[in-house]
Amino acid sequence: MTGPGAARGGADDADDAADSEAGAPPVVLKLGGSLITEKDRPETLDGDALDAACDAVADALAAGDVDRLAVVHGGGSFGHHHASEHGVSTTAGTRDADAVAAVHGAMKRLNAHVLDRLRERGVPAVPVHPLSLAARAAGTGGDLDLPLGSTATLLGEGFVPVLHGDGVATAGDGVTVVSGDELVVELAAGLGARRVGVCSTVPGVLDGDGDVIDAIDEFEAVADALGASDATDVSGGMAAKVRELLALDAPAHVFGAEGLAPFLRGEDAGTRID
Ligand SMILES: Nc1ncnc2c1ncn2[C@@H]1O[C@H](COP(=O)(O)OP(=O)(O)OP(=O)(O)O)[C@@H](O)[C@H]1O
Ligand SMILES: C=C(C)CCOP(=O)(O)O
Repeated sequence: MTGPGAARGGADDADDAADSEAGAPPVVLKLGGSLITEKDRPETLDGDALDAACDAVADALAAGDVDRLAVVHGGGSFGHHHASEHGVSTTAGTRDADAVAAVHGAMKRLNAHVLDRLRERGVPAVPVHPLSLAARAAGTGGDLDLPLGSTATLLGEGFVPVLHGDGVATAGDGVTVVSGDELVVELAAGLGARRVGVCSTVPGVLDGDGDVIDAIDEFEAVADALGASDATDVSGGMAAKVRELLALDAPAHVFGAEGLAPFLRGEDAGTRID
């Protein structure tokens, strides 16, 4: 596979861009920070896991199993470590520009690793940085505004946009954290995603006995089994993930590394949430 420029010369007027956006519904995939980094060691990649995930993505695109794909990755030991050090979370903001630079800088470093490894495999991956695009309304859990024009147009032009958890301008609070899970929900709803996949270190959402729950359609039924993350995590771990995915129209799956290739082939993997 080569870059998208081989297929199209690039849109140079608004009609072209609009045509490009009106394509097949994309698949939205989150690569969890706990999968692609060593979450307990600051700014440490799990290179083998990232390679395996990038192989699966490249293979699925090359085989035509997935036509349009938007990728989001989490923070792992890059974003969460700095956010926690500066006391910033999805609800606690900062007005310290150095803190914002630390969190955003770490996420851009992780994003660069993800992009490099995807592009090495022929995936036309390009960055979309939420801090430059998004805003959160005032109040705890304030609505997230994520303009999707750039992502939709990139998809239409044959690219694979790669977003990431990041800092986000927040009315009345400075800058808070936007999690990759929130971005997945915004992308899936705004782009009319076909399917949503969340790939993490666990094989699915686990019940009280540690077994994978096949399907979840209401939060209360599984609330007791859902904890936060094992590692430093400022955005709520598995409980927040399930809550957000339940709000989607598109079917979502939560799975581990072994579920990624089947998910991308269109099969069920891990826990189905709808
Ligand atoms: N019932 C549960 N089933 C599965 N995982 C659970 C459950 N309760 C808590 N967890 C925790 O949730 C973690 C997955 O959420 P986490 O947010 O850490 O993953 P991630 O999305 O890969 O990371 P990041 O937020 O850095 O992107 C698991 O590693 C596990 O520790
Ligand atoms: C901590 C930061 C900046 C990113 C949070 O994104 P997540 O890992 O998807 O929860």
